[in-house]
Formats: sequence, structure tokens, C-alpha cells
Amino acid sequence: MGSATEATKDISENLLGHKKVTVVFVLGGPGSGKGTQCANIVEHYGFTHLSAGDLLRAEIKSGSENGTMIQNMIKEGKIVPSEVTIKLLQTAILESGNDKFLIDGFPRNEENRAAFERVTGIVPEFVLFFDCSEEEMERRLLGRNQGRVDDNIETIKKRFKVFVESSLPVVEHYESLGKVKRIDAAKPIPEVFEDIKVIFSSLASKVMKLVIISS
Ligand SMILES: Nc1ncnc2c1ncn2[C@@H]1O[C@H](COP(=O)(O)OP(=O)(O)O)[C@@H](O)[C@H]1O
Ligand SMILES: Nc1ccn([C@H]2C[C@H](O)[C@@H](COP(=O)(O)OP(=O)(O)O)O2)c(=O)n1
Ligand SMILES: [Mg+2]
Repeated sequence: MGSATEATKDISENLLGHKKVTVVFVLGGPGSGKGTQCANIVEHYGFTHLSAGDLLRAEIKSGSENGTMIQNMIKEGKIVPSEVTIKLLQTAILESGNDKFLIDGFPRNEENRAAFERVTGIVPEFVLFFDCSEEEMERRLLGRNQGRVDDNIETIKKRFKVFVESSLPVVEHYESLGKVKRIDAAKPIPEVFEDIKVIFSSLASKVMKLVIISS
């Protein structure tokens, strides 16, 4: 009974304007496989995938006034000011028509985390954390082949430093709240997804229970 009450609280208090949403933050180092597995989760569990990095890259392409600043920060492995990224995420959430989101690569620092919570009132259902060694992530990034300005060894080293100094403390914050579901992301892609399925299937049954209780 206790857990059903908690589930009701978590899900119903995630408000964005008048829209109730369920959010999972997908975090992990660069190259840990977040984008790859988000595509699998979308296909099986009906979430909308919002990659902060993809939204920022689309903003550069659109020729927006912030484009040059964003491009320079990405090339340097730095984290773009929260107000820019949060605005892109908020717009994407409101325009999606969905109520379940994987927010991939966000929040990447304490400023991202606190500002998102303050502006949107959204608290994540949980954090899916991709645990992978730097050696393996570096190998994957150098082989990613998507023409990204940050997939070069110089930027990769900077991104690893930012990840350890700024992003891991965010994971630790959610760890202290008992919200982190850690995945061994060093395994092959299908095996990582098997582990993820266990987590999302239990989320689906929790939501079903919620629907039954409240109807
Ligand atoms: N489990 C895995 N094993 C080997 N390669 C992977 C795995 N997951 C992803 N990759 C590959 O590694 C690269 C980075 O994956 P990606 O999903 O873009 O990571 P992220 O979004 O965390 O940076 C891609 O080329 C992808 O095909
Ligand atoms: N919350 C975020 C997410 C990404 N960015 C910028 C800085 C990041 O190094 C780049 C690329 O992020 P992205 O999530 O696409 O990178 P990976 O998929 O982890 O390799 O975008 C940001 O400034 N703030
Ligand atoms: Mg990615």
C-alpha cells in the first residue's frame, strides 16, 4: 500500500503548466550508450526521447542567435547555460503530445538540475545511470562516426573531466534520494537492453497499479 501511495505522489506531482508528466533522466559519461538505449526504450515502452545534446545541435543548425555560443561550448566540452537547454526541453515536452519522457544527457551539472526543478516543477521518476569505464567510452566515441565536433581526443578528454567534476555529483545527489538505477553499460548493446527492460517493465506495472487504484 505504501509504495502505491508513493507512486501516486511521484507521478501526479510532476507538473509542467497544466500537463502531468513522467520523466526519467538518462545519465552517464559521453559514449556510455545513452542515445543507443533510449531508441530501444522508445520502441518498447512508448516514451518520447529528448536528448539535450540533440536539441542543442538542432538549435545550432537552425541558425538561432545562440548558435555560435552553443557550438563553441560543445567544441570545448563545456556545459551550455541552463536557461538555453531548459527552454529547448520545455518546448519539446509541451509540443510532444506525450506524457512520458526520457531526458538524455540532462541534468549535467548542479545548475542544470536545480534550475530545471525550479522552472518546471518536474521531479524525475528515477535516474537511469550508465556505468562505463573511460577507456571503453573513449573507444566508442572515436568510432562513433557521426561527424560531431566533439568526437575528437582533445574534446573527449575535456568532457571526461567535466563529467567527473560536474555531472557525477548530480548522480550522487539522486543516489542520496534513492532514485538511481545503475546499469552496467560496458556489456554489449543487447545485454544492456535486457537489464534496462527489467527496470522499465516494473515501471509499467507500477503505473498500471496506479491506474487500477485510482479508477
Ligand atoms: N553497449 C555498447 N557496446 C558497444 N558499443 C556501443 C554500445 N552502446 C553504444 N555503442 C556505440 O558507442 C557509440 C556511442 O553511443 P551513444 O549511444 O551515442 O552514447 P552516448 O549517447 O551515451 O554518448 C555509438 O557509436 C554506439 O553505436
Ligand atoms: N545538459 C546538457 C547536455 C549537453 N550539452 C552539450 C555539452 C555536451 O558535451 C554536448 C553533447 O552532449 P550529448 O548528450 O549529445 O553527448 P553524448 O551523447 O553524451 O556524447 O552538448 C550541454 O551543454 N548541456
Ligand atoms: Mg548521446
